Amino acid sequence: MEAGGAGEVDHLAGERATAQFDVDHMKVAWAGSRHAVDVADRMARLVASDPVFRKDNRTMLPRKELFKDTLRKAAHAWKRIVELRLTEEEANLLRLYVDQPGYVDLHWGMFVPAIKGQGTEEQQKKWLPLAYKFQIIGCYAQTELGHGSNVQGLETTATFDPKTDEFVMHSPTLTSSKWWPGGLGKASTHAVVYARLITEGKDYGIHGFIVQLRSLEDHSPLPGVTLGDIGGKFGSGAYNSMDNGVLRFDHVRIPRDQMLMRLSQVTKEGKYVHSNVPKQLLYGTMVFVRQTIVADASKALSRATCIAVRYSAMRKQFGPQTGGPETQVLNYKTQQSRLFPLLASAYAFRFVGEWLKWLYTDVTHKLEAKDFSTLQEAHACTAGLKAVTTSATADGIEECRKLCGGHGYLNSSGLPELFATYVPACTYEGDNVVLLLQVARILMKTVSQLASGKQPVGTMAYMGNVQYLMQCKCGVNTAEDWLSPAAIREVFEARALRMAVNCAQNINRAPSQEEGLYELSPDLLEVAVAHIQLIIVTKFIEKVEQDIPGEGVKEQLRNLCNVYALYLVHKHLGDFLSTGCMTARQGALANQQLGKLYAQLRPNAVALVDAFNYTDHYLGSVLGRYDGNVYPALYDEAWKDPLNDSPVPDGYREHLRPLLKQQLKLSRL
Ligand SMILES: CCCCCCCCCCCCCCC/C=C/C(=O)SCCNC(=O)CCNC(=O)[C@H](O)C(C)(C)COP(=O)(O)OP(=O)(O)OC[C@H]1O[C@@H](n2cnc3c(N)ncnc32)[C@H](O)[C@@H]1OP(=O)(O)O
Ligand SMILES: Cc1cc2nc3c(=O)[nH]c(=O)nc-3n(C[C@H](O)[C@H](O)[C@H](O)COP(=O)(O)OP(=O)(O)OC[C@H]3O[C@@H](n4cnc5c(N)ncnc54)[C@H](O)[C@@H]3O)c2cc1C
Repeated sequence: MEAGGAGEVDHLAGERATAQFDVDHMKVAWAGSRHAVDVADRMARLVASDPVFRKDNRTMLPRKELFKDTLRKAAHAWKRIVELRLTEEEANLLRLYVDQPGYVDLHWGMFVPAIKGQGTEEQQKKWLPLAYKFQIIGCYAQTELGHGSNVQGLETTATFDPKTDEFVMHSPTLTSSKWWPGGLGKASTHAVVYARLITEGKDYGIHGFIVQLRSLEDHSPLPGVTLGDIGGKFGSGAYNSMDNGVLRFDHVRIPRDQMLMRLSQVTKEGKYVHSNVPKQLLYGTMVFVRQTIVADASKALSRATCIAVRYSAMRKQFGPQTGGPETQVLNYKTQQSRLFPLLASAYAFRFVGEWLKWLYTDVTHKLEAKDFSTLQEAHACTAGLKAVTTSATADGIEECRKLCGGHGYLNSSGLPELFATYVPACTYEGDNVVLLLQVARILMKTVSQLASGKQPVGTMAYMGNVQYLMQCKCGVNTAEDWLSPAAIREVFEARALRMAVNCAQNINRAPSQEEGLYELSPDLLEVAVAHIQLIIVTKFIEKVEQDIPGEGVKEQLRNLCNVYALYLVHKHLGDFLSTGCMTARQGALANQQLGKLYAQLRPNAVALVDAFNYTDHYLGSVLGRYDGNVYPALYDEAWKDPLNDSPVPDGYREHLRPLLKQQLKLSRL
């Protein structure tokens, strides 16, 4: 846990003393409210103090033991949730701090939302209470061996048989095997299965069905159902705690009322009826989860930066030419220029995640009132933000590992496992490239409608300012001018719009729209990234403009916001220059200002990661310990490796001894 207990020494106390802001209030700004800080703190401590939830040995467990450990933790967590009568908010946080991917994530994160979003009221009444009490365990079975990104290309069939009032679920080919769903391999009793609905001889495309897979008596697969785990995955520990599964159906029958019928129905006679709603609502569960993944990105990146900042503050290498103590590696400007943008990104993703949650809730209310006007905005924002934040977070975790030097490569640093667990977020819930191309298509459509005078709305409203943004000139003359939110906003808007318009013009020159979209898809990706980065920067600026209590808190957030924006200017300078949004000199001034901001951030760095309020248990890193007492912890940790169980290793007699004896004989010749 944190320092302050009897006998504990805070090796980072000097760092904490230089902070120029109220850390306690920063915790509130980060978590969203005082209440959020308190609940999270209580749940984190509850988990950290419970021996069942220990995870320091996780990367050393063989797969079977790891999976059993996950089952044990999930069951224990549920027991605690019931015993302590935890609220939904508390229960979610408790699961978060248990910090071990498992079937429960898919049960609560996708199975339940799919039924809520696509089931009729009657279906919800029947299935949700069972799911809420864990009388059934569910997963989300969409992806197949042959198709993941292309949902419309799925092959599993659900053919209606009016004679028995049932659907017949079938996997007609090997490639139609469901492949990847988490929780499917070993734990789930039920799944929401996506399959092609066929009735009266006609294929009506993809629909969702609730299908029982395993017996509720002995957990064995039901007749006609083939089930298994798809095998070990990248890294030690990490996502291997999850039973991602394979599923095949051999003409499995389910009652008609297990088709999720909120959006469309099949009557007893086999007639297909589609409600008057957009068919994309079928993708609603993915939109919901993409939104939660953005919030998770800030958690993962803040963990990595917390480890790297604390370790960089205690680690020393080299010293002044004149002698004297060695330098903390955090004082090296190169370390700062690699690490501080990641710290700023963690804050940026936190606030854009908060905004996205608001947007999602707002859109959901509108959908309930049959207003579908914001569906496209919700799709573009969730898809784009999911793609940009997960890619930056995965790269950022790996950068933090390198920032910790050799020790970052040890499992005990926590960083290899964090990376291995996190990196599939770039793929699941929509491959990031596929999602960015969706955003780009919407941007191209918006550009093409500008000429007709149609005013873009929401996060695309800036595109309506086309006359100005296509020709404006950045007014920055000094490095300090880059501290103006208006200046920053304008260059990001101009860059995004000009890239979109240029790309749209190039597409129009292609023989066909389709060919243009295909040929220019690498450019389209960059257009989408520029637009999404504008959203993140804008939402950070808007956050800083709010009333934020606590001494120095607003100033620190403003500093982080500027670091985030100017780092992006520096990184994507080519975009800003080639679109004529700014000059090379202004680019150099931005970089100059960035250096000054890093210097201002330096004395606050440790306190800024303390504000995440993570326990040592959740961080799971000897390098990121709150007290900074890293070396004894690293040393002790090494001895826990099973390889150190005996001084002479297994295999010595068979493989080392004969070799050494042979060398001895040879040397005697
Ligand atoms: C309480 C919780 C506690 C527990 C905590 C846990 C929290 C969360 C836990 C979860 C952790 C995560 C664990 C990992 C689990 C992973 C699960 C998965 O991976 S599930 C499978 C995910 N699969 C995908 O994401 C597939 C990606 N592919 C697609 O989404 C689609 O195929 C496509 C969008 C790429 C293309 O779709 P298609 O129908 O072919 O459409 P078009 O491209 O032609 O577009 C037509 C039209 O529709 C619009 N559109 C597309 N998608 C949407 C959407 N989602 N919403 C609204 N509109 C959409 C598109 O813009 C086009 O519009 P148009 O106006 O016609 O141009
Ligand atoms: C850890 C993990 C957990 C998962 N959990 C679940 C789950 O619970 N339930 C579930 O149903 N699924 C799950 N999935 C599956 C996941 O949703 C898919 O893997 C994902 O949607 C990507 O699809 P794919 O594997 O078909 O990739 P592909 O689409 O085959 O991608 C391969 C490559 O092709 C590129 N590509 C594909 N299409 C295009 C295009 N149109 N233009 C340009 N490039 C393209 C991609 O960018 C990528 O580089 C999980 C996956 C992982 C890794």
